Amino acid sequence: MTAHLINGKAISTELRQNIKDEISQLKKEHPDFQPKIVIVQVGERPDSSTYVRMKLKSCKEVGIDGTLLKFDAAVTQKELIDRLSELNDDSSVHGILVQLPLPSHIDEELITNAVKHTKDVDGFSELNMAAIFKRSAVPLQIPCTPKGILYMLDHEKVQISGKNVVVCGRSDIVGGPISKLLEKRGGTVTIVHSKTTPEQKHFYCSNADIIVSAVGKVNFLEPQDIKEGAVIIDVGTNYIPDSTKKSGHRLVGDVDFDGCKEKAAMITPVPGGVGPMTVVMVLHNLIEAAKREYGY
Ligand SMILES: Nc1nc2c(c(=O)[nH]1)N[C@@H](CN(C=O)c1ccc(C(=O)N[C@@H](CCC(=O)O)C(=O)O)cc1)CN2
Repeated sequence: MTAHLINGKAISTELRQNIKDEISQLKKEHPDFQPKIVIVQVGERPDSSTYVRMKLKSCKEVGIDGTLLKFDAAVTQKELIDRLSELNDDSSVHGILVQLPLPSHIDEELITNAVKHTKDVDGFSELNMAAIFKRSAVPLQIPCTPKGILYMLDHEKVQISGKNVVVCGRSDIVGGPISKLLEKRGGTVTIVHSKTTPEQKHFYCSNADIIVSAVGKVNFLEPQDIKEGAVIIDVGTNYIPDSTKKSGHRLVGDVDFDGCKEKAAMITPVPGGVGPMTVVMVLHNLIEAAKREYGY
C-alpha cells in the first residue's frame, strides 16, 4: 500500500481563500471592519523570522492588517509586559501573537499569560488552555497547530471517535493540547514522551490507528513502529545536512517518510503538511477574534 498524501499546502490554500472571501464580504457589509494582528518577535532567530514573515504575508494576502513589533533579544520582561498591556488596551488590535521560543531570560509562561484572553490568537494563555482541558468548556481559541491538525483530519474524513490514537510529545504548543482535543473527539489517546521506554513506544505506536508525532527527532517513527493502514501526522521540523541544497541543509519531519508511506493509509509530508496549516489557523483565529470584537 502507498499512503494517500495529506496535502497541507493545498488544504491551507483553499481555507485561506475562504477566509479572504469572508473578510471581503464583511468589509462590504461593514466598511469600518479592519481586522488587525500584532506579532511580537524577540531577537533574531532565523527560524522565527521565517515563520513571522510567512504569517505576515498570509495576513496581507487576505486583507488582515499585520504589524510586526520587534524587540532586541536583551529586552526585559517588564518592557515586554508593559507593551503587551498597551496592546491589550488598544481597541484597533484584535489579535496578539508572541512568536516562540523566547530568549531564556524571559519567562514564557508569564508572557503568554500577559496577552488578553480575547486577543490570544495562539490560544496559549492559561484561560484558553484551561478551557481545552476542561471537559465541557469551549475554548475561545484553539492553538494553531492542533487546530490545523484537526482540520486536516476532518478534511480527509478520518474518524477519530473509537480509534487508538498516539500523540508523541507533550509540549504546550502541540502535544499537550492535541492529545486532549483528540480525546474530546472520542479517541483513546496515549501520550508517548521522553520518559516512555523504546519498548512502550513500539507497543503503543504499533497499535495506533492515528499517530501525531511532535518530538523534533529525525526518524523517530520508523515503519516497524506503525500499524498497516495507520494515519500519520508529522509535526516535526528538523534540519539535516544536505550538500545538494544551496543552503546546505534540508527540512525533514519526525517520520521516516519513505518507509512509512508504504505502510500507512495516510501521511502528511514535511514540508507541505502541518506547517502551512499552522499559518492559516492564525488567520482563522484572528478573524474569529475580530468578529467577536465587532459583534458580528
Ligand atoms: N507563537 C507561536 N510560536 C510558535 C508556533 C506557534 O504556533 N505559535 N509554532 C512553531 C513555529 N511555527 C509557527 O509559529 C511554524 C512552523 C512551521 C511552519 C511551516 O509552514 N513550515 C513549512 C516549512 C517552512 C520552511 O521551509 O522552513 C512546512 O512545514 O511546510 C509554519 C509555522 C514554533 N513557534
